[in-house]
Formats: sequence, structure tokens, C-alpha cells
Amino acid sequence: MKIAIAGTGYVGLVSAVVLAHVGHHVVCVDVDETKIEQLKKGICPIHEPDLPELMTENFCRLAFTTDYAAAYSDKDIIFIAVGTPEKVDGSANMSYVYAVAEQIAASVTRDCVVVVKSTVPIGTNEKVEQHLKKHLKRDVAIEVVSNPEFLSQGTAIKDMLHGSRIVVGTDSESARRVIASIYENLDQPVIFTDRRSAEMIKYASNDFLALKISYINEIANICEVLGANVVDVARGMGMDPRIGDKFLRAGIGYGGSCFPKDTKALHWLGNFHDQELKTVKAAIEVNENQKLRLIKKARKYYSSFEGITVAVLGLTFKPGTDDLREAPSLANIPILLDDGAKVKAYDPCGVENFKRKVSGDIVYCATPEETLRDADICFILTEWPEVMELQPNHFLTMRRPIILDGRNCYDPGLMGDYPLIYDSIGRTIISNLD
Ligand SMILES: NC(=O)C1=CN([C@@H]2O[C@H](COP(=O)(O)OP(=O)(O)OC[C@H]3O[C@@H](n4cnc5c(N)ncnc54)[C@H](O)[C@@H]3O)[C@@H](O)[C@H]2O)C=CC1
Ligand SMILES: O=C(O)[C@H]1O[C@H](OP(=O)(O)OP(=O)(O)OC[C@H]2O[C@@H](n3ccc(=O)[nH]c3=O)[C@H](O)[C@@H]2O)[C@H](O)[C@@H](O)[C@@H]1O
Repeated sequence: MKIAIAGTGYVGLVSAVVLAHVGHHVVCVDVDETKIEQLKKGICPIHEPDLPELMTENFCRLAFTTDYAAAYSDKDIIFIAVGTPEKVDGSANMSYVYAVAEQIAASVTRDCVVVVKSTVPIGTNEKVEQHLKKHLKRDVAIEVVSNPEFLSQGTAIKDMLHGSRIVVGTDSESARRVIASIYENLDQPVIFTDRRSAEMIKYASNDFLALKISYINEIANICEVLGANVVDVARGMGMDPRIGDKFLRAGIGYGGSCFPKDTKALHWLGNFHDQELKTVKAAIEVNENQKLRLIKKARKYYSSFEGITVAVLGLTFKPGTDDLREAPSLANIPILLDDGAKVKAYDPCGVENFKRKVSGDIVYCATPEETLRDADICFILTEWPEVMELQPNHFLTMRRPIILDGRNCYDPGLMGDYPLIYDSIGRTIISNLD
């Protein structure tokens, strides 16, 4: 099978490398010339564990180009894996997907299958098909198949190699056979359905996970008031197999490139069809408030942040990635800076991306320990391993050891009699300071 993939982001590049790993030859297309130049030299442009190694291992089966016409002209399968970001009204911006559809239509010289891997609103595959037909330059047959992706950043390679399922939406028997053959070397259950259901499986899955997080965050907030411990509550709930123990970690809300936009996109679509999704709306609202939970807590200790030094541990939306999309750091740090705080920040991967987005009185430190020194309060925003490994005594180099832990990294019991305040999410505050 000759394969091309449009988009070399988290999904496109990981898909390409995994497909090359199972023996396919893949041409990766992107409009970003810098990215393509890096990739041609074997440099991986994103931080994703195991990706550079697997890319190097399978480099002989990978090619990279900005020349979409040459790339698409003679392929059996063309994946669309470009972004579908949020528009100001919350709906999904489909312009990149349709632009690729037009480029494919202008370039193909033979029958092929176009696979929509990007997360797209229900009904999009049909529109992509119409777009292709409208712009086709030659008399060729194109099948459009929905094949949403379920990988998570930070574990993308593992997720794609050992995913829980592969979802394929098509009514065409021949397209079904082509897609099945692509994935035959990945030992995963394949669910065949129609295109609209496949598109909906993706949104419904992401929105359900977002909802689960918002639910446990609301439970956490009430645990704080009522003196219960949300970590124990989540453990007790999660042992019921009907609930499951995943995605019950209370914290400062979900970020990332997908949960925020995919909840808003489905909510928008529901409203558009006069079917408001009230649970999804609640998940979105809870998350907006939760992101500012530590700011609210900090105001208990400082009525103004003017002149105080805030140590921020973690900038990315989760560990294992350099991605800052919708990261709580982007909501919190500008508020601290606007209120006159000095910020010292630590992140093992996200600093360069953060500098491109936020400027101000920020000192970037090489270690969590250096970040904490002489700070008046600490915000923990990402549970990087090196942050989780800190011991209570590491916080004693702070001018005032007030730890606001947005990721519940430590057992409050370990704080013992150390002279500090430990205020986490959904658990009793340990307060050993006067
Ligand atoms: N990031 C993630 O963990 C996951 C993302 N998804 C979905 O997959 C899609 C892609 O997401 P990411 O990989 O994160 O996006 P991304 O933003 O990392 O990458 C998209 C890439 O497409 C390129 N591009 C734009 N127009 C193009 C064109 N005409 N031809 C070729 N390349 C073009 C961009 O330059 C960029 O490199 C989205 O719909 C997203 O919702 C689905 C599952 C997981
Ligand atoms: O469509 C997508 O893009 C992807 O979105 C998520 O993957 P991702 O955003 O990479 O990362 P997650 O591990 O799901 O974390 C998302 C956010 O939720 C937060 N989270 C996660 C789990 C939890 O229990 N609590 C919690 O607050 C994380 O800190 C993070 O900010 C889904 O997990 C993937 O299945 C999906 O393919």
C-alpha cells in the first residue's frame, strides 16, 4: 500500500511512524517548510516519548515533503491529519481539512481511499466527499472513510501500537478491506460502523472523559468544604468496574489540544441542531472555574500578589509533552503577573513554547529546587516526575512555604510537622505556619 499523510503534527507524524514501523511506506506532507526540513534531516519537531527513536529506526520507509501534488498523485490511501481548532464561537474550524481535500482532488491520478483521521464534526466525512467530487480534475473514484484517533500526548506511540480499539466508519466493502489491511499488523479490535457514528464515537469519548474529570473536580471542591479526601473517594469509586478508576484524578482542570475544543465543538453542534448537551455544557463551565482554583486559594494567603515571588512548577498541560495548548499555566501566570507578582517557573520541556506565548517578569529555572528558593508561594500546575519526587524539606528554602498543589502530587500525611502550608485539591489543608 502506498500511503500519504497530510499533517505532521502529533497525530500525523505518530501515525506515519507507526505505520512505517509495521512495514508501510509513508510520505508525510505539511505546509510548514521548517518542520519538513527538520524531518528530512531526521529531527523530530515535537516532544513525544519514543517518537524520535522509532522515527530513526523506520526512516528508510518515511519521506517528507511540502509538494502535496507529487505526494498525493499515486497513493492508495491518503490520511487527513491536520488541525481542527476551535473558532471563537466554539465550533470546529474545518478550513484546514477542506483545504487538504481540495489539494487531494487537484492531485490524484488514480482511485484511492481518503481517510479522515482529524477529529471532525458529525457529517464532515460527507462534506469532504462532496468537496473532493467538486474539485476533482480527473475521472477517478475516491472513497472517504472516517478513522478517528484516540492517542494521548505523552504516550502516543504506546497508545497507537497498543490502543483499545480502531474505529472505522464506512459503508463501502472495498474501503473496509483496504483499511483493515493497513492495520492488520496492529493487534487491536477494529470496530466497523457508518461514518457519522465513527465521527460521534470520537466526540462522545473525549467529552465523556472531560465530563468525568469535571465531575471529580466538583466532588473535590465539595470534599474540601466537608472534610473528605477526594483521592480516597476516587479510589473507592474507581473500584466499582461500572465506574472505573481512570480519569478520576482531581486537579486544576483539563487542558490540552482536544478536551477543551472537542467539548465546545459538540456543545455548539448540539445547539445548532436545537439539542443542547447540558452535561457537556456543565463540564466546560466547571473546567473554566477549576483552572483558577489555585488563584482563588492564593488569595486566602495574600490579598494582593504585588511584589510576591511565585514559584510555578510545570507549564505544559500534562507531563510528557511540550504542548501548552489550553494549559492551566496560560490562565494562571498572566493573572499573577498582572497583579504584580514575580514568577519563577520550572518546566523540563515547555519553557521555549511558553516564552513564545507569555512575556513579563518571569525567571526560568533549571530545577524545581532552584525555583522554590526564596519564593512566597508555590503553584504546582503539572505533575512532572521531578516535581512528584520533591520531599517536604525541599519546600523549606521558600521565604514562606505555602504549597498550592493543583495535581495532588503528595500525601498530605508526609507533611508531618514541617513548618509549611500544604493546600491541595479536594483534601484537608495542612497548616503548620503561624
Ligand atoms: N494531539 C492529539 O493528541 C490528538 C489530536 N487529534 C485530532 O487530530 C487532528 C490533528 O491534531 P494534531 O496532530 O494535534 O495537530 P497539530 O496542530 O499538531 O498538527 C497539524 C499539522 O497540520 C499541518 N497542516 C495544516 N494545513 C495543512 C495542509 N494543507 N497540508 C498538510 N499539512 C497541513 C500543520 O502545519 C501542522 O503541522 C485534530 O483534529 C485533533 O483534534 C486526535 C487525537 C489525539
Ligand atoms: O483527542 C485527543 O486529542 C486526545 O485527548 C486526550 O488526550 P490528551 O489531551 O493528550 O491527554 P489526557 O491524558 O487525556 O489529559 C488531558 C487533560 O486532562 C487532565 N486530566 C486527565 C486525567 C485525570 O484523571 N485528570 C485530569 O485532570 C490532564 O492533566 C490534561 O490536562 C484523550 O485522552 C485521548 O484519548 C484523545 O485521543
